[in-house]
Amino acid sequence: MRVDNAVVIDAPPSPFLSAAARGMPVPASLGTAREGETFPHIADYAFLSDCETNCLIAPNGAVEWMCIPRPDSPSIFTALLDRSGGSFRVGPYGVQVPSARRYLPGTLVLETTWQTSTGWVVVRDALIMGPWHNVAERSKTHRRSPTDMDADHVLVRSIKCIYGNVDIEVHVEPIFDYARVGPSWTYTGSGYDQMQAAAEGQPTLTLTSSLRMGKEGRTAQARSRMKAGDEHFVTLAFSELPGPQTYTEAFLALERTGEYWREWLTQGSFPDHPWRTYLQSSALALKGLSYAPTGAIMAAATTSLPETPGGERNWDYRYTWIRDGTFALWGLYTLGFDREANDFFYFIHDVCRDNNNDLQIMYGVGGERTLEEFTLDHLSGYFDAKPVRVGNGAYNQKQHDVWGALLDSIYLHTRSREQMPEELWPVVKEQVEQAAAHWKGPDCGMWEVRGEPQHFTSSKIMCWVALDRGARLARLHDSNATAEKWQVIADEIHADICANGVDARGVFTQRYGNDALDASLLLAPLVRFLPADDPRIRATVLAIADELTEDGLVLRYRVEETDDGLSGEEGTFTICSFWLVSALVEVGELDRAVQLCGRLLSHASSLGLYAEELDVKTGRHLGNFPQAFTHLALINAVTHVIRAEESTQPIGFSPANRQA
Ligand SMILES: OC[C@H]1O[C@H](O[C@H]2O[C@H](CO)[C@@H](O)[C@H](O)[C@H]2O)[C@H](O)[C@@H](O)[C@@H]1O
Repeated sequence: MRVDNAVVIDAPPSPFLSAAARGMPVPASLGTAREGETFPHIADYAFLSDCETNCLIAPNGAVEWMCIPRPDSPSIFTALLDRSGGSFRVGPYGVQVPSARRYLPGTLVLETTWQTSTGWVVVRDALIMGPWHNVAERSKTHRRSPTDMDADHVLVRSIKCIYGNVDIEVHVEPIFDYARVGPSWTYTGSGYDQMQAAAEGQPTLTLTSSLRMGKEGRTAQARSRMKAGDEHFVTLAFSELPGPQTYTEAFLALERTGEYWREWLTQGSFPDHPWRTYLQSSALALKGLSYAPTGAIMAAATTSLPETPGGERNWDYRYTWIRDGTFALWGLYTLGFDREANDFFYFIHDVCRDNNNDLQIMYGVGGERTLEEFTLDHLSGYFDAKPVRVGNGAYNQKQHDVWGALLDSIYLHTRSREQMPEELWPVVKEQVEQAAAHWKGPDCGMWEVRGEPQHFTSSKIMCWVALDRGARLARLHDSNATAEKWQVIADEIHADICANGVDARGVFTQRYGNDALDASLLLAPLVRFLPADDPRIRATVLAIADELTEDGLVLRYRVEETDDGLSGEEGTFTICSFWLVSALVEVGELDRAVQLCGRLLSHASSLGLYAEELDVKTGRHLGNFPQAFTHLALINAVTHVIRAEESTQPIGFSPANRQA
């Protein structure tokens, strides 16, 4: 069956306009910011990354979120979470809404085109990449092997007037430490072309421009009338590397960065299909969420973008979860990217080696184990959603799916390369034994509930995955006695789940002894717990599709049926909706899967990005952004649909069904 974009996908709403500007009422539940100010929609932010630092840029050209030197460091631009939190705008004076915005194809280089009443101007932005620069002295942060290209630690913004005259403005207001410490600006030379922002104990920022810059309080500003053909640049460097000093250097750095991303994307393989660009945007988002120095992969670039408008479900996702990271590898593998896996596995190897194989569910991107959670009460929060949290209290939770997620990922890696790095064998052994030792106990589940631990069915399924994949890996490792031992336990877990995790109508339930539904059970067919034609799998997928949805989109669980320790509603979880697409394909409901997939793709931001949740009433994205979970599930769902259309042989989410 051929899928026509124009037929299946509803036209997305105009990407640049706020709800009010689109003539839609701004939902009262979103509240209002200070008089006259408002926040952009979450999905209207652009995401830039150099695989070490990232930032979000609002449609009006303002960088409103940026943390340096690491993505989980305190922010220097925080307007995303408080309109007075500081930002860095480049754009025409007096015009806030651009004519068009896109990534240069195949890249994370942003191009924004502006029309004013007198002319047109084009701005290009990127966190630039350059040749590996720690040549004389080894890097202090990089633990993975040096690559050809590396982050330059510079945000480059080029400006070109292409028609008429345009008054351009640059406004740079960094406020260090999550908007708590204002900078002082000083010129570095005798001219107006370079200034530094500094404050005690904070990183130094170097602003360089072909425009004449002035200091006004804690901001650096420039304004100039550009005429057709004029070119300017502004760079913000945040390491000792100076960055481009001229327009030509800035231009070349942007070209080189575009080249880097296109070269990376070329390593993958993408089907010739109308949905190809969604796959490519998702691959770029996942790569942009990786942290090259250690191989970690972040769950999202932000903290505390709310899951409920104005609510308390606000979390810091700038960390690496074993579950999110290994699932992300599944997504990248599906598209033929496998190099990222090595780095992530060596990250896991490092954290296991350094901590006696005691695997936590999440870490800082540098492998930090303690992620103490606290609130930043001086920030208003996005549309007043308080509290703003940093750190994440889930770091020391017991979540029993972690071993299965890791083992499945290692198995996938091993199968695709026909070998497993020998150093990983002790990690495999220890993590399989952990699953064997703990599968009978209660845990917090993959949704990290903050209520009492429960016997979550999906956690036990993932323990089965750990033992099953462990046994397969042991066979590949010629450790046959170990394989047999683990297979016996896998069979025992399987039988226990089938006896206790299924309700009277044959549907897998959220937890033992309770009939609540849970979207995590969509993983059952995807990890090959049972074949897709098993009646219990079909019944579970259809029950979730019909009963755990709001207007067709999937909830993680019903908050009133689940003690998650929190109050308030939450939006539909987009990873779960994409899982449903894959699961529908598995159970043979291709038309339904195609329809849902097309609808979900129609919700992509204009730049192809997704947050964690969708509010079905408003179509707004909710939660942290861009979120790896959503993008990896999109890749799996779209690939499921395309392969099912092309053949009658749907692929599995995991490789277990693709054995030799
Ligand atoms: O629902 C409460 C929990 O919400 C967050 O967890 C969610 O995000 C994680 C990162 O993507 C993901 O691994 C998890 O499955 C999701 O439920 C938050 O991180 C938790 O602290 C919070 O308890």
